[in-house]
Amino acid sequence: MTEKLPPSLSAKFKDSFAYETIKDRLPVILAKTVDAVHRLKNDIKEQHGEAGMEDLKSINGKLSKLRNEVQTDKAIIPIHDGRLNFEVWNAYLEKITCDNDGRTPSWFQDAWLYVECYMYRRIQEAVEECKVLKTLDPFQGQKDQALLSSADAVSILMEFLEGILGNLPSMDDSKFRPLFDQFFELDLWGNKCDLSISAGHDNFQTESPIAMLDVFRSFLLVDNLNQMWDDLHKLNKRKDGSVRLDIVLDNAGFELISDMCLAEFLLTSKMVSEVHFHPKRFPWFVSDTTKKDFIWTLETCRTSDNKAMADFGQMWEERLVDGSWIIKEHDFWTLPHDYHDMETIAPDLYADLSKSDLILFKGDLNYRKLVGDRNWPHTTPFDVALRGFRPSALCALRTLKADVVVGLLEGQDRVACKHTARWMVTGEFAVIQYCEKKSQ
Ligand SMILES: O=P(O)(O)OC[C@H]1O[C@](O)(CO)[C@@H](O)[C@@H]1O
Ligand SMILES: [Mn+2]
Repeated sequence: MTEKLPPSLSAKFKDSFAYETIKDRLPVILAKTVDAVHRLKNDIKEQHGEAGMEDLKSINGKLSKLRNEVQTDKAIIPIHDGRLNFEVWNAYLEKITCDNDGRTPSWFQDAWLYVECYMYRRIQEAVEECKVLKTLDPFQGQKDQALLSSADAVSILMEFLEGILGNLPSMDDSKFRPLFDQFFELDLWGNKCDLSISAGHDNFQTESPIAMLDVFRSFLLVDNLNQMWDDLHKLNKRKDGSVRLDIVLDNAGFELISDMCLAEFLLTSKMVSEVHFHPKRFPWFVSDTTKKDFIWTLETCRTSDNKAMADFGQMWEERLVDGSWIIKEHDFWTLPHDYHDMETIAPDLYADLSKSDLILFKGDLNYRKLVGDRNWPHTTPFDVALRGFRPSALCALRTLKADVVVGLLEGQDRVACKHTARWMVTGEFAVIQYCEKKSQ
């Protein structure tokens, strides 16, 4: 018997955020990307000469064509760069065509999650097909700027962490627990800062992140920190020092720094013994972290004039060498599949994540993929929406930027809606949703 599931979010629903995104936000992102690439003209000419200029023209031509395809609801076409799992993408396209009784999917008619992921794959295709600009990241400038512009918030957070670090290993639970909550909350609210929600407009962390926590707390719709604390605490006592944390990263800039600070906090306090970070294999949803962004962030910290930033930059580079931090790339994170499909599409990744003690999923897109980007009733239990995806204990730290949410109490949505009708998409509201490890 096939499972009866709610429909996928899609731009075919005209009053949805999917419609607004495909109609307005994606074309703006594409236009801004063309602009950003164009502004690299002089540097590219200097570095690569005429071949670079040819590539630049070719990228921008392809992005402009793509923009037109989005705006005119063209049919989705296969990926032909011969790289980066192009055959998986094309098989996915065929499968949807088949599910549609032979109708090729298009931007406004089919699943939002699929077509939006596909747009970033097409941007990458334009880059892959270059002769000399194959490694260009069209969002690099925006991401780097996002970190530099949030320098004040970054230094406040790092100075705060540096100030308590020495006391952490011997701190008793009554003092430690409030800090545990604070570092998780800081990491959660770091997710307000992505560049695609603002269609590439600045969205940097400029306030003191610690001072903001009290204000933000009333916008937390689900807070499962207690359960997570209990489980991690038990594990920590039981496992004699060996506890693995995985962080499925989201955005570079302030959010990545808040991920790194949380990782440091948990390592120094010996709640965990190793942290595996999962960045994206290629530029994704404008602000998502690639391995290159991760390394650049550490280097930028290490060479900063701010003492705390420089100290942590150096310490974290050493963590990559001693293995307490591990960066793991996997193609699955830049495929269009939701996480219910991971076990079939990427069994190696699923098996690896099963060795983790706790997996943190950062941000909105990860949440959409966890719950399959479907129009679930808001009171659907989180574990029901996961549809069996449970490689280990997992926790979503997500500010709401898309019109899907589960796990709410009856009536919570109505209260939030009174605050703002757009409560699901502004990034003001958030959830910390935890699901324990499946018993064997
Ligand atoms: O960086 P995040 O938190 O995953 O957000 C990504 C953004 O892209 C979207 O997934 C779609 O545009 C939104 O839901 C969200 O605004
Ligand atoms: Mn993102």
